[in-house]
Amino acid sequence: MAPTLDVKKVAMIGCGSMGGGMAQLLAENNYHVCLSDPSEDSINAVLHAAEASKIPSNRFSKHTDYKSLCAALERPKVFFWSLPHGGVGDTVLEGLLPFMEKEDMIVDCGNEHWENTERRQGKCVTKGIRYVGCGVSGGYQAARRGPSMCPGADDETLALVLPLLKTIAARDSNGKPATGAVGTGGAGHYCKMIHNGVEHGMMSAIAEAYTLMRDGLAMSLDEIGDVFESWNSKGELEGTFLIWISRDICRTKNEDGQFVLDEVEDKVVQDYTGEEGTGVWSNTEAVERHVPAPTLTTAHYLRIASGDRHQREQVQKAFGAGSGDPNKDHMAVFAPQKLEDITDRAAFLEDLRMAVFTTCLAAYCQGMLIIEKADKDKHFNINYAELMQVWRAGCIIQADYISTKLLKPIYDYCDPSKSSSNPLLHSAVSSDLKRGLASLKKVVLKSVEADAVVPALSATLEYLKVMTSTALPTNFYEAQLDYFGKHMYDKKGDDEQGLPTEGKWHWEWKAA
Ligand SMILES: NC(=O)C1=CN([C@@H]2O[C@H](COP(=O)(O)OP(=O)(O)OC[C@H]3O[C@@H](n4cnc5c(N)ncnc54)[C@H](OP(=O)(O)O)[C@@H]3O)[C@@H](O)[C@H]2O)C=CC1
Ligand SMILES: O=C(CO)[C@H](O)[C@H](O)COP(=O)(O)O
Repeated sequence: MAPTLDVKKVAMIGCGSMGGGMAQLLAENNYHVCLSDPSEDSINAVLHAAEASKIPSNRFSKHTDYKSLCAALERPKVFFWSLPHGGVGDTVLEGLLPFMEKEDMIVDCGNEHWENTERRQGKCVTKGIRYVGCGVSGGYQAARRGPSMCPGADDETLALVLPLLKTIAARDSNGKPATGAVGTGGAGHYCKMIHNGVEHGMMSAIAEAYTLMRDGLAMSLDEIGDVFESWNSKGELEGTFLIWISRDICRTKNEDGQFVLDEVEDKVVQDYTGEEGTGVWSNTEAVERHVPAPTLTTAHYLRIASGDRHQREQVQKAFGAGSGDPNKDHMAVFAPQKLEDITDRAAFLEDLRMAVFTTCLAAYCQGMLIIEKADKDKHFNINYAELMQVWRAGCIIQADYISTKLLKPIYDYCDPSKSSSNPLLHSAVSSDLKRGLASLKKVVLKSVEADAVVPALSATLEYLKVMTSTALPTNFYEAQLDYFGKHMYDKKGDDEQGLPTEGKWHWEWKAA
């Protein structure tokens, strides 16, 4: 008989925003949760919130040291972690190991780097301890209500933990939990990392659309909120979580009746502290695995550039802020302007909707192509259909049309670990991208004229141009490389069937 994980008590180590929510969710599902956190205040905050939700207090216990925590658990001991990435996990593991036994299990729900996950899995396996790298998505609200859970481990461990994850995961419209056996080793954390990369591309596209409506079309926040609501309710952006929260953001007012959004400074700072790594890692992964992901990367660069506002102010001054007539002064500072010649606002908004959709879809495609490449390199043995299910509910990149109409059919019938399932080659995806291209081009053109900041939208336009072209300017680029570095080139018509290989030809452009 297959082993089962029959426990009624679990530990939550790290009781912050996510851990605190998941602890309550577990307790609500009849688990006793042993809470552990360096800060008693954090634990007490969970207990107060649980009391407000009428969760019986005897479903929790507080633990200040690992000995008492481990003594309180049944065998096998199950530890959920919701910790910052990096060294913290190593410290916690070192602290726990003396009290852990064969068959005990760690479910690491942080945004851990997949290589740390695999390193710890290697350490644990020698002691018979199971370590699941489980990406969790949906933010703290979903942690409380039901998040999307993306686990990676060996098959036996996944079979053991999935029933537990299924009880707390978000459910899609068919009642199916947003979790599944994603793959082996660090696959779960790898896919969660790429989820966050895709999230960056989608967030940037929507933020860029917001600025085009606000500054370019001089729309009010109420009007923009209505547009987001309509985008989310039908068509290609239907059921897109980030569009849905954008509607709320446009409508939310503070106690003085002012829009909260208008208080928010124009900078994304969280990548500066190093506390969040997924955005950086997903982009370094793309580059290291030779997968073009400009929608993700450009969105990330926008964050980085925005974060240091002081520098932007200085550069603005150096470029001549307030130095006069922008028509005469070639160093005039860019400033949001109204979009010119928009006679048919409804038609422009429709183009904008399609431009945002195209960018979100391109971000998804780029993310899937990174995962597919890593899967081949690292043998994650990813189950793509299960991964699609993980992203069907509860997560930040939930996008009903993209996942059910476009991607699910591909991954239900195709196993990319055996052959390529490049989504760009699938007719439903390519025809939607083609449909969106004309709108994207119009929006980017208008944005360039109006000095609107649209990095993710324009990077997506360039991506689609480049990916569909067989006449890139890289013949010239290659010639430059050969000129100064004797780096060799292929001649037009040389074999282009296989993987990129070094060229066979050199021209002595100038004798040494
Ligand atoms: N916030 C979000 O939307 C999401 C976050 N994540 C990931 O989930 C993880 C937790 O995030 P989040 O809840 O937002 O972060 P928080 O900072 O709110 O929570 C982290 C918790 O870990 C605790 N902690 C720190 N060091 C230790 C330690 N040595 N032993 C035990 N506990 C420790 C902190 O304690 P202390 O009380 O001292 O601060 C804190 O309570 C991160 O990896 C994050 O990237 C994943 C998805 C969404
Ligand atoms: O994991 C998450 C969502 O999925 C967390 O919200 C995370 O904090 C987002 O950070 P970033 O956008 O920098 O990846």
